[in-house]
Amino acid sequence: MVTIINKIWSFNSSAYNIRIFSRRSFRRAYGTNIDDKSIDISRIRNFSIVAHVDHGKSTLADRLLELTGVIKPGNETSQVLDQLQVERERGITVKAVTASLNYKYNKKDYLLNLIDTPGHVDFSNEVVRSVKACQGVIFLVDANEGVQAQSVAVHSLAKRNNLVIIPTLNKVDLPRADPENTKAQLKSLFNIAPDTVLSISAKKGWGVKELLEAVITRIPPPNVDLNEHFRATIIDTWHDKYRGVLCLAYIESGSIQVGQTVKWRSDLKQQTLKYLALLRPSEEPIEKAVAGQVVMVGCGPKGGGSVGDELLSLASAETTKVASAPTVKHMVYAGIFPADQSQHTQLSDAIKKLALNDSAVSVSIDSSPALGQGWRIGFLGLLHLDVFTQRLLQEHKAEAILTAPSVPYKIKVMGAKTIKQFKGEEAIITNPLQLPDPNNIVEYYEPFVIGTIITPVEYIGAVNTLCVDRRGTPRPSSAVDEKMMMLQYILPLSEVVVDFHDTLKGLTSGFASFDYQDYGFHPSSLVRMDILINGVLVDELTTIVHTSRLEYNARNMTAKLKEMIPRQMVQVAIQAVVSGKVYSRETLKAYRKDVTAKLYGGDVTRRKKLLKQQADGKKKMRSVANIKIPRNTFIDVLKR
Ligand SMILES: Nc1nc2c(ncn2[C@@H]2O[C@H](COP(=O)(O)OP(=O)(O)OP(=O)(O)O)[C@@H](O)[C@H]2O)c(=O)[nH]1
Repeated sequence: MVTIINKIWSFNSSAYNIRIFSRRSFRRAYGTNIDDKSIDISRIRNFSIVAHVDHGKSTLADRLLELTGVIKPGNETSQVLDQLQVERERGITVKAVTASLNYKYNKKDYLLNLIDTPGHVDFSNEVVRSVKACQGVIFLVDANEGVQAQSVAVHSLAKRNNLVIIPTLNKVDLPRADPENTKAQLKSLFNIAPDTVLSISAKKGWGVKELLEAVITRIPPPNVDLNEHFRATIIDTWHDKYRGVLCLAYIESGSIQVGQTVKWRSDLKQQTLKYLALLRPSEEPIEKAVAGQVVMVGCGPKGGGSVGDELLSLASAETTKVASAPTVKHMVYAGIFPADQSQHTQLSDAIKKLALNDSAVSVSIDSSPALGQGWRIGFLGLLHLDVFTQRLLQEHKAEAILTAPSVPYKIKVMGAKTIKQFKGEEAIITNPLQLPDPNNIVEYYEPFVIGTIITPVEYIGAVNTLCVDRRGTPRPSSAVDEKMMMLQYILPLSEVVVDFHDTLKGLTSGFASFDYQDYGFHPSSLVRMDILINGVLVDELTTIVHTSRLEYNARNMTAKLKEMIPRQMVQVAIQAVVSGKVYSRETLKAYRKDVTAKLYGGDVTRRKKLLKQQADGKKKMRSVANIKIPRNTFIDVLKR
């Protein structure tokens, strides 16, 4: 089984090929002495590159690696930091990756920790985590496309975290690039002074040296204290076959050495620090690290570590356990089931390992009469879901069946104590099957988002129609420049997650960009819609529907089921029902499929083979009221 870590290792040097980093070479790396606690923090810079998707972050990272001698120049398209197969295939960054770079400026050695972050909204938690270890960001904007929806989001993230922002225009080599207009956009939207904006071509390497020097001169060193007790925050984790959990840690105070006993903040468990390395981005073992650095740490095969947890020195005064789980709000949930129940253990193992590397997912046990034992997984969005399943297959060789995604809802219940699964008055429902009797529900709440759309002015009408159709409420809009508008809508998440982005792109010939941020749960008129097959309730097909969509969804669902369920020996009635009232009904006429019809003569073995195939096929069916329904129906029917 190829694990994720094998992927990382194929790049991060080999587990068997660790070069012991001597004190001398450490000194050479820093130009300082490691023993005197005087590693010059004033010469450390932790920074990240943030931008809208495809504005050139990974390409710029490559140029920075070249400039600092990590890779050889000349390969314009290497994208060294995009290590995962899925990243290379899709051309997107999914994981934030770190590279510690050395650079000489004004005859002094600097240690620059670069964190390459994903651009897509579904991976924004990776961006949020990376900026926690940074003091500044390179805010990259494509001079050809101008400011896009996600530029707005990452800029406000950097502002919220009080980071120094280095505004930078990229792709100025393109003939249609319009740096002056893009600078004017930056001024009007973010009040960025045009004379502070740098211009580069990451592809050609133009202006990259000046940018790297701006990182040194404009971004402050980390504000940390070497003399305090050791404390480090975990910003990423992954699994190594031989060395257990490895973590990327930002040292907030003090210093740490290999062999030192440390404790985890989450459970106060004591462990010995076994691995300590710089990621350049290939691993370079070191003996000691100090406050301000971003390093890889590991406590051996039985070692712990999860994102958001803290590693502390024993002397630290912390004696209380603290939950380490970072608050991630999941936007969509889907069931994941093994293609065959015999693969349950393998899939379980793969999900565990992948979830360690992708801390944004939430995993809980799920089961379904049709699909067997499986998991309900929370994701940040549909691309995240897609990438997760692709990584399961590519990195863990685990094939999974995925149910249609749904968003979480909140309900307020009456007599909570009498309903088994409810502890309090309010509950988050991640699976429609968790809904109690509607008579017990006092109020339904639906998750909403604030959607930001940047679109050419000629498409405003079409965008507005789309948003209103998706139950959106407009907020004040603002002009980006003469040709582009920034529109904002409050939208129900359920209307956004499935195909909003694609529809928007289609309507605007690909020119509009979209990003969203959480707007919390708000009361909504929702109902639970059940599907009955010959009068019997099919649990897996229960959905939560907005009342304005009820008639449409009921008709759509029954019509689709009629198409998907094979005709049977008896007539099949398919009904969509809400609180006992039938909203739509379809009837499937009786029919018997004779699989041996095409056979002439008496070839017994052939006839037996066909009947066996038919019987095997039936095993993959879920039987409801003696009606056989193919497993795929449960997945396909819920797709839009
Ligand atoms: N002409 C030109 N193309 C560039 C430049 N910088 C990046 N590109 C191209 O733009 C595309 C996107 O670049 P990436 O570096 O993958 O962008 P990214 O921001 O890392 O993308 P995500 O990881 O998906 O967010 C690639 O085809 C690059 O070759 C540039 O300065 N000039």
